[in-house]
Amino acid sequence: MKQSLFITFEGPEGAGKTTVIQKIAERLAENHIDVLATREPGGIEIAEKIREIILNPAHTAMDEHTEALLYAAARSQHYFEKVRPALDAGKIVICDRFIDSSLAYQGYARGIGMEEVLAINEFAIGKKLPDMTILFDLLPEVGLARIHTHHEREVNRLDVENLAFHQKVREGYLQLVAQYPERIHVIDAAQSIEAVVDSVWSVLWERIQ
Ligand SMILES: Nc1ncnc2c1ncn2[C@@H]1O[C@H](COP(=O)(O)OP(=O)(O)OP(=O)(O)O)[C@@H](O)[C@H]1O
Ligand SMILES: Cc1cn([C@H]2C[C@H](O)[C@@H](COP(=O)(O)O)O2)c(=O)[nH]c1=O
Repeated sequence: MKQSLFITFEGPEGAGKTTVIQKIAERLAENHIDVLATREPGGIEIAEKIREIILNPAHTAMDEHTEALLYAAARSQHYFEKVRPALDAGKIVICDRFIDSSLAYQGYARGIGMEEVLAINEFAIGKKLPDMTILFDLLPEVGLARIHTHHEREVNRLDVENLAFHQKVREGYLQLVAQYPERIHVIDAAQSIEAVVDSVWSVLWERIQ
C-alpha cells in the first residue's frame, strides 16, 4: 500500500512557498512518488471563485467574520473534493496554506481568536490537521518587498494590510509553532531559493522514508 501524507506549507506573503512547492513536487515526481500539489484558498472551481471574492482589493467592506467563514467554506469544499480523495488514493498531498493560515491571519492578526477560528474550521472539515507543516519564517517587510519588486502576481486585499498586521501574522504563526512543535517545522525563508529547497527537502525526505 502507498503511504499517504498531507503536508502543508505556511508563512507570510512573499515567503517563497509557491516557488519552493513547485521544485519540491518536481523532486518528488523524479523519485517516483505520487504527489498532488494544490493551494488554498482555491485548488478547485468553487474554492477559486470564493478566492476571487475574498482577495478582491475592492472588497474593503468585508467583515473579518465573513472573511474567516469564506476561508473555511473554501477549505471544506477543497478538502472533500480534492485533498481527501488524493490521500485515500495513497498520494502525498502538498498544500500551499491550510488551517494554520486561518489561525494566524483571522484568529490572531484580525483578533477573532484562535479558538473561535479553530471551532468554525472543525465545523467545516472536522478535527483534521496536516501530518506535517513547513513554516517559511521571514520578516514580513522582506516578503512584502519581494512581492512588490517582482510583479508575477497581483497584489491582493490581504497584501495591502499595514506592516503591523503582517507582524501579527508572524507572531500568530510562532505561537502555533509553540503549540504544535511536533507538527510544524520552521525553515529560514531568508536564505536563497536553492538553500530553502534543500532545507525543505531534507525535512520532508526524512519523514517520507
Ligand atoms: N528565497 C528567496 N529569495 C529571494 N526571492 C525569493 C525567494 N523565494 C521566493 N522569492 C521570490 O519572491 C516572490 C514571491 O515568491 P512566492 O510567490 O513563491 O511566495 P509565496 O510564499 O507563495 O507568496 P504569497 O503567499 O504571498 O503568494 C517571487 O518573485 C519569488 O521569485
Ligand atoms: C488560506 C488562507 C489564506 N489567507 C490569506 C493569506 C494570503 O494573504 C492570501 C492568499 O494568497 P496567496 O498568494 O495564495 O498566499 O489569503 C488567510 O488570511 N486565511 C486563510 O485561511
